Amino acid sequence: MAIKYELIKEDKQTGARLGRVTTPHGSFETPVFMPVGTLATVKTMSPEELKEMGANIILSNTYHLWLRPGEDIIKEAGGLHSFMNWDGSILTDSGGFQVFSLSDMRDITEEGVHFRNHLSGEKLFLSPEKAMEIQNALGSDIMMAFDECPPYPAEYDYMKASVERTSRWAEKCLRAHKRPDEQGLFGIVQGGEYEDLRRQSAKDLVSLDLPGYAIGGLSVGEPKHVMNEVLSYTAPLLPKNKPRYLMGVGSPDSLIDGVIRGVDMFDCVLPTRIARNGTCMTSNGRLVVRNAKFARDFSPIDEHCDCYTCRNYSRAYIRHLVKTNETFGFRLTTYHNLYFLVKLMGQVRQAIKDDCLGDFREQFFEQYGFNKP
Ligand SMILES: CNc1nc2cc3c(=O)[nH]c(N)nc3c(CC[C@H]3O[C@@H](OC)[C@H](OC)[C@@H]3OC)c2[nH]1
Repeated sequence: MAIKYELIKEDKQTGARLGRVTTPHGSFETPVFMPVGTLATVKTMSPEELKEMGANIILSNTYHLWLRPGEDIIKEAGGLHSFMNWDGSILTDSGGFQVFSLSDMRDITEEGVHFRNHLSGEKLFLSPEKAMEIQNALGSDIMMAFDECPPYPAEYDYMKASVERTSRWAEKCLRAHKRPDEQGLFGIVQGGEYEDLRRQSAKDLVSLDLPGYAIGGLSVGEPKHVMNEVLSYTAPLLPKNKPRYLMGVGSPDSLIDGVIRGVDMFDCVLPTRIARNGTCMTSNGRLVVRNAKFARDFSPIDEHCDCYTCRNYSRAYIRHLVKTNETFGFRLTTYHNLYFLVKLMGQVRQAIKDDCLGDFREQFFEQYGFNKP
């Protein structure tokens, strides 16, 4: 089997788990935050820097790479690992989400989705089979099933029909799976905020006995308490001996609250996206380094951080680079933000080992300012 999950420890007070996932390109401890590299690069970071900060698995995106440069070119390069010179693990999304989030004109049929290329306007068609063909060409270690991620909120009847179709699409993906020994196919549980539909979706996908499962349809604009409620009853429906991946979630509080409810893997563009407008995550909350008050502040972004950025550069210098739109400034903020989340998950894993995750959450939320009314 391409993907192995080892459950190392279950937290006594919460639903959190300590685990290890192994793929053909190495292994990583969970809970884990996975940097997003949509277009075959984690924007402004080199593979060496990603390894240095402790990232062992990164993400890329089927929809975007299908459009540019085209999966045939990447296949000719020997797959995504050699194309982008990354020898760690790679997870690719199936493209469904981007079709719904990027393309205005789209028509969903039983066979797949007809839509327009968001760059050229040309008509395109993406199906479960095509999504598997593209991910097969990319050679990712973990592939996501082709699903529909309905908008939030969605009517019950629409969501029910969508969940049932997503389950049928998952079966089509499994039938179209060419290399199960080298690539692991994860199903994606949908169902919105309807508990019976979440249960139905999980039941359908678990019956396919896939190597891992994602919880989709969240982080799409719903309030955080809705996400936490859905997670509380959905994560336990998934097999204990397989990884659980919450898609598109990455603010520090959401990561910790997802872990507490039993989630093992997370991805989000937040740290890299806010870095590119000069916003940094620090242990005392967010810091907008372009703010004038930092013009003569020669302290590091975060005094508690030991990353390359915080050991070598000041807020004043990074502010200057960001204000003058110097690329190096965005490399420094990106490195720090990714390091911050990768390190946070290391602290969460340690707290699970030490049976003090609840206390860690309290202390982290207090210091970061999440408890402020
Ligand atoms: C932000 N909130 C959010 N909720 C999401 C829910 C879903 C979902 O239900 N199904 C699918 N298939 N994808 C989802 C995604 C996209 C994640 C990808 O989108 C890309 O980030 C934007 C990245 O591609 C490298 C990532 O790869 C896994 C979500 N993103």
